[in-house]
Amino acid sequence: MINALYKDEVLDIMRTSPVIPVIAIDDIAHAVPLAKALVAGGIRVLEVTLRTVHGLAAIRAMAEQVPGAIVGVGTLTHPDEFAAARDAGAVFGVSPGLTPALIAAAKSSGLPLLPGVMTPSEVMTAREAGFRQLKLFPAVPAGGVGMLNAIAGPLADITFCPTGGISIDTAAQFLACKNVACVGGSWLTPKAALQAGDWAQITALATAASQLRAK
Ligand SMILES: O=C(O)C(=O)C[C@H](O)[C@H](O)COP(=O)(O)O
Repeated sequence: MINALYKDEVLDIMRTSPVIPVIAIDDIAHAVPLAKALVAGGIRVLEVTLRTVHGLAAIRAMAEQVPGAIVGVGTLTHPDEFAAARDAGAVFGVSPGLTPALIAAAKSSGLPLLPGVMTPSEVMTAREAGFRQLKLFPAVPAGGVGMLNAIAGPLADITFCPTGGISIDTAAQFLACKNVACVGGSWLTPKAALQAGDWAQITALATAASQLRAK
């Protein structure tokens, strides 16, 4: 069981703060000041996606240079990315979906994984593989709060991090669901603020996010 391997690491990470920012780094020089700005606002768990070429370098820079940051890797879609991200300093991983190859890579790398699911059958497949903490992705197109509440009946032992289409205005509705520990979103890192180096704005967005109700 992967849960046994990870113990409660993924759940602990999900409970650290109510929002996990989904980060895409277009300029490696942004990595450290961005992470510092988020941590200053009380958001310590950071998901750095592999959507851009700077993903692994950004993970390494944040993990080495930003005290208090809990840096993870996002957009894991290929098995060989697990060990590379772990070696760069990632302490958890997030994937938009789950495949047998990703399950094997999670096990062999030891990187705690929050896998993405979108349907009840996918939840059940992930649970059979040992995962009880899942990312509902894309959360709003998948049915949002209504979907989460409906799933809570038959699949009550699963805890979700819904991600995709959530904002500061809707996050509280998701966090009120009994099967939600945190939400993910890109709204804490607007591209315009990064390009302008407006770290104060990032800290303000993080502060507002960290004050949402945590569990
Ligand atoms: O890159 C990945 O691995 C993803 O899973 C996608 C992100 O989680 C969503 O893009 C975040 O959604 P928004 O907050 O609506 O922007």
